[in-house]
Amino acid sequence: MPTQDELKLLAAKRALDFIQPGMVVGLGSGSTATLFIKLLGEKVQQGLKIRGIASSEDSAKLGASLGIPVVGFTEATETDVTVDGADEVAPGLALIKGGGGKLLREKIVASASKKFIIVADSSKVVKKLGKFKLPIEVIPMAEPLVSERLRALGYPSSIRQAKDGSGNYITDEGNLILDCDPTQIDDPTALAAQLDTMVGVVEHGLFLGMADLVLVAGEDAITEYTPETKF
Ligand SMILES: O=C(CO)[C@H](O)[C@H](O)COP(=O)(O)O
Repeated sequence: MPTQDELKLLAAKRALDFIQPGMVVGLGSGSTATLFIKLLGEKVQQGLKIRGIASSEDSAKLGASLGIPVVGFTEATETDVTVDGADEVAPGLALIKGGGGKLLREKIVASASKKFIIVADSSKVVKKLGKFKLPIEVIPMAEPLVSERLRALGYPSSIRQAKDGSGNYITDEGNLILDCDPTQIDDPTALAAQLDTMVGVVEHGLFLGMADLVLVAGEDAITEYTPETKF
């Protein structure tokens, strides 16, 4: 039986099929997107001409180290294809992202993509979002206010800690992440609307109506999920 990492690699490999010479490619973040960037870097070293727009400092560094010309939105106003990972994928291709803390730039890059492709192993597919805690990026001085507002809505949250034990996790933009536990998200659109209007919230990890295609690697095959796919 393939391991989760092997499945992630299979999905990342399949995403290469969507890359054509001359494209601007959005570079996602997280372990599955990292596998894709490494595979893309190999192709660039073999002569493929593309440019990348990165969704995090980590992905920008990795891409550049592999010879991918990494540009910003001044040089290219959109990506032809963006390939990124996800923490949960639900019907309609509603996503939770931000497990790696990069959700703000990921959403910016996704919003400027002609085609937004998610690569994932089958453990990410769910019928309803919410088992994975929803990451919410907040301005540090507003954190106590946002935490209290979330609590009043019945959604407890905690400030994400850095893996190296150095204290609070700090995003690429210098903000905090609240990992919020709504338990089960019955109405992602309504929750997103509440969060969108909460002052102090910079962005949240609900990516709704953004993904065009999800490549899900399972034991036997890679399945292509579109917004119309029945789960
Ligand atoms: O949203 C993300 C980072 O902010 C990642 O894409 C998401 O957490 C999935 O990561 P992985 O591929 O490591 O499972």
